[in-house]
Amino acid sequence: MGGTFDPIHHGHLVAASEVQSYFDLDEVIFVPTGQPWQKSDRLVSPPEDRYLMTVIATASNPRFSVSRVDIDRPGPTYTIDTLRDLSRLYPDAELFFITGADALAQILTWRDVDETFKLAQFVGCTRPGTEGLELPLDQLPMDRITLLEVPALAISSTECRARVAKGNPIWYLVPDGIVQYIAKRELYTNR
Ligand SMILES: Nc1ncnc2c1ncn2[C@@H]1O[C@H](COP(=O)(O)OP(=O)(O)OP(=O)(O)O)[C@@H](O)[C@H]1O
Ligand SMILES: O=C(O)c1ccc[n+]([C@@H]2O[C@H](COP(=O)([O-])O)[C@@H](O)[C@H]2O)c1
Repeated sequence: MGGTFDPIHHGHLVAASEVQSYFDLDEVIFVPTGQPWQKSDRLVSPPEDRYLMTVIATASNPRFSVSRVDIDRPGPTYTIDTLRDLSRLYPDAELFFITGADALAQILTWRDVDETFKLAQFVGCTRPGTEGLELPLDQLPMDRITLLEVPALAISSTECRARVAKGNPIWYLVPDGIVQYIAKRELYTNR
C-alpha cells in the first residue's frame, strides 16, 4: 500500500486489513512516499517521521510490514519505481498495489502508467467522499483493477493535521502511538 502517511490513520489500516483478508495476501507492505510529486504544493513532513509513524502503526500486525524503498530512492516518487524495486526484492511474489479510489481516479496522470499496470494488480478502496467518483473506465485496463468496498472511515491525514494545528484531539482517529509520536516530535503545530 503506497501513501504519504502524513500521518498514517485508521482509514489506511482498515483498508489494508480488508484487502489482506479479501485476497488472502501473505503480507501487506506499507510504502511511505519519498517525495510525493503530486503534493509538491504543500508542506510534507520529513520522510523519516512518516516512515517511523508507519512502523509504529503497523507493528502489532504480523501481516503488515513497512518498506523504505521510496524514501531511500532520491528524487520524486513514482509507483513504477516502487513496483520495480519490490519485484526485485520479492521475485516470486504476485504484487497487488493498494490505493484509495480517489488515487485511482488520478492514475492516468502517473508516470509510465501503462508499464505500471503490467507490474501489479491494482486495488482501489472506497473511502467516504468517493461514492460519486467517475473513473475513466474506457481508458483503464479494468482486468488489472479491483474496486473494493471497505468499511467507511471518514478520516483523512489532512483532517488529522488540521486538528493537531487547532489543538483538537486526534485520539481514536490514529493509533495511540501516533498521537504520542506527533506530540513528541511537535508535528503539524505550525501550519
Ligand atoms: N479513510 C480512508 N479510507 C480508504 N482509503 C484511504 C483513506 N484515507 C486514505 N486512503 C488511501 O490511502 C492511500 C494513501 O493515502 P494518503 O497517505 O494520501 O492519505 P490521505 O488521508 O488521503 O492524505 P491527505 O489528506 O494528506 O491527502 C491513498 O491511496 C488514499 O486514497
Ligand atoms: O507514479 C506516479 O506518478 C504517482 C503519482 C501520484 C501518486 N502515486 C502513488 O500513489 C500512492 C498514494 O499517493 P498519495 O500522494 O495520495 O499519498 C503513493 O504510493 C504514491 O507514490 C504515484
